[in-house]
Amino acid sequence: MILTTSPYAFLPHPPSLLTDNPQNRINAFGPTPSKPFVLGLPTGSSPEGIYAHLVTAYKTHAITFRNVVTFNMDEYVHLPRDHPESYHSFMYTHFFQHVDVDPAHIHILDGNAEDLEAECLAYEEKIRRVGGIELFLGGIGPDGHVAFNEPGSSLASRTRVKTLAYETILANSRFFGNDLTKVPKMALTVGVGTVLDAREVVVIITGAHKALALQKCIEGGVNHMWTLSSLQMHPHAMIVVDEDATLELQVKTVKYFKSIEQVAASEGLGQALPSAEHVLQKRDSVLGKLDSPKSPTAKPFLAPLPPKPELMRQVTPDLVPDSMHTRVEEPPASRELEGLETKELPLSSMHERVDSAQAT
Ligand SMILES: N[C@@H]1[C@@H](O)[C@H](O)[C@@H](COP(=O)(O)O)O[C@@H]1O
Repeated sequence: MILTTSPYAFLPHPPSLLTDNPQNRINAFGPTPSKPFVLGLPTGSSPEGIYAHLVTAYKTHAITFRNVVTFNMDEYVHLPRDHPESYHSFMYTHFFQHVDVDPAHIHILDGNAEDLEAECLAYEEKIRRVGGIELFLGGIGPDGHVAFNEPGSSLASRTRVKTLAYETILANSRFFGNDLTKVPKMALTVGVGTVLDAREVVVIITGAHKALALQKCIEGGVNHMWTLSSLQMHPHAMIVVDEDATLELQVKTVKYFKSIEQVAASEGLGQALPSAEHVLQKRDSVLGKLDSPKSPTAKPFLAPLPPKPELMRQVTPDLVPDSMHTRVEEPPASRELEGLETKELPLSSMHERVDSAQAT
């Protein structure tokens, strides 16, 4: 099932919808050396299928990564880069070594940098200089963290050093022989704000162990204790889930998302979300038409108002009958009133009036 903040959703959603997503986006974007496609990437078991698909697509010449620039979400602190569980190793094993991405285009935070803070600041700057991230793929932890933005992270956070929550250490201990002491306790991670800045975000959530996180993020409010909930503020986000991940959702929520997929399909809205790039192009074209003086849409929405008639403050003498002149000059009625008004009535005090009223 697909939960989306975009007005489009889809059914049926073949497994290929998710895996095709980055491929279609990159190909439709048509990246060039001067305008590369900037892709944000996650690690974890959730995106493994996507990487396998992209590798196959590359090997069958369905895609090239020559003009793709990548930024990974996170990396452990003080885990050697060549450790099999470092995110550097993960990315090379599952993806980079199989495709034609230029090593100079690959960005992964260095958890062994001498100055970790400087490393994080530089990372943000590199993203900014390349024009921002087009598509951020992501997964979540069972505590609802996106990248390593643990519960309590500022929703405006940027790339920084983060101490891992116990739940995350526990969840990731499976990669370290279930030995909690071997799991790094800190990581470098892009911030929630960094993720939200991407023009499009696609997150994969599978398994019953993430059902509570999904429920909090979808049915709860935007909350820093469930940092994925920040996606509610993103105009172009999609969450792809399996049946198990929906276990904590209300039946009506699941039905609603399924129904919008059905309606979208029956209305022929296609099989894929329009890309953020497509939306921007559309917006530019609409704005261009509005601004163009030749365009029919440039016509004012309402016809211009006719010029206001001058207010006639004085009666035109020629049009006023003689009798009226007389009235205007010496209105008899007002004279009578004048008499009444000038006729002084004795002013009795309030007390006197009250007394006389009581006496009667
Ligand atoms: N820091 C990463 C996250 O970026 C990732 O989303 C999560 C999910 O992992 P998995 O897909 O294996 O559940 O793992 C780690 O915690």
